[in-house]
Amino acid sequence: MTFLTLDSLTVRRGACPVVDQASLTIAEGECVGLIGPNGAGKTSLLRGALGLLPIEGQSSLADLPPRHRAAQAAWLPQKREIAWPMSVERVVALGRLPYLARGATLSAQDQSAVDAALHRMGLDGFRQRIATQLSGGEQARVLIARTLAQDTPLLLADEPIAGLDPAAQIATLDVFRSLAGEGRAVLTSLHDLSLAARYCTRLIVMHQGRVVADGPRDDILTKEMLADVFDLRAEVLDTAEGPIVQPLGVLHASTAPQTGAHG
Ligand SMILES: Nc1ncnc2c1ncn2[C@@H]1O[C@H](COP(=O)(O)OP(=O)(O)OP(=O)(O)O)[C@@H](O)[C@H]1O
Repeated sequence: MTFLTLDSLTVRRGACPVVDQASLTIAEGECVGLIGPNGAGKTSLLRGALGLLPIEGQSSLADLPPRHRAAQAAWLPQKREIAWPMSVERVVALGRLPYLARGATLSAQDQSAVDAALHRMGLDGFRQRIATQLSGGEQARVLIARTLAQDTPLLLADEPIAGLDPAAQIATLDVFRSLAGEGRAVLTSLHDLSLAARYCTRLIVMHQGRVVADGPRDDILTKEMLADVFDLRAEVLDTAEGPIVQPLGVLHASTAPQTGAHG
């Protein structure tokens, strides 16, 4: 079953297309990594797909009424801040809002979705903590748990492991992989190419607003792609756990932040 179809999706910021005619599908059982350098258009594609930005072309999600869309796809944005001093459990319970009538309290089914999400993100012991008093990485895990409590077929996540320690990064991607194994689907932007290779069933590469490659990791993670798209000199090392991408240098320093003093 297909959970998301984008057909010639274009997103403009001003006159300029920052996503240019992107077409893709995400199907049941897939954990798909969206990779590309800073500014490639990953966030714009995800937000456009959800109908959070004006689009040209088609997105199967953007076409849905808001409540149906919220039952179909959960969204983890890149900027993660918890604004209110609520308990962790209450923040996670916000994921159930699409299913609640106005003023209704959580049903047993809602509560069990909240409990499962807390457990999955290793937050059982944090339930009653005030969310704003947690560390940045802990807050990020709470917000991932909120998307899990939404219990949707599809999860769209924008750099979900940024700011997490290595164990939490791996644990989070383990959760994403298990969601795919349950017959859901995940589309997630990632900057860690080795983790993307290891955890994603498929990689989609964006460059300058365009989808330039889409396929299995072994076809995608080539030295040529890393040079052309990421401007990187890199080794791709095969290990028993999957490929490791080791960046060795920047090819054209003009595209990177500059080092050293200038007279
Ligand atoms: N509000 C905005 N107004 C104008 N241009 C914008 C705006 N937001 C993003 N852009 C531009 O759109 C392009 C794509 O940005 P986007 O955030 O989608 O990239 P990204 O691939 O998610 O990058 P990153 O990896 O840095 O998060 C960039 O060139 C960016 O400068």
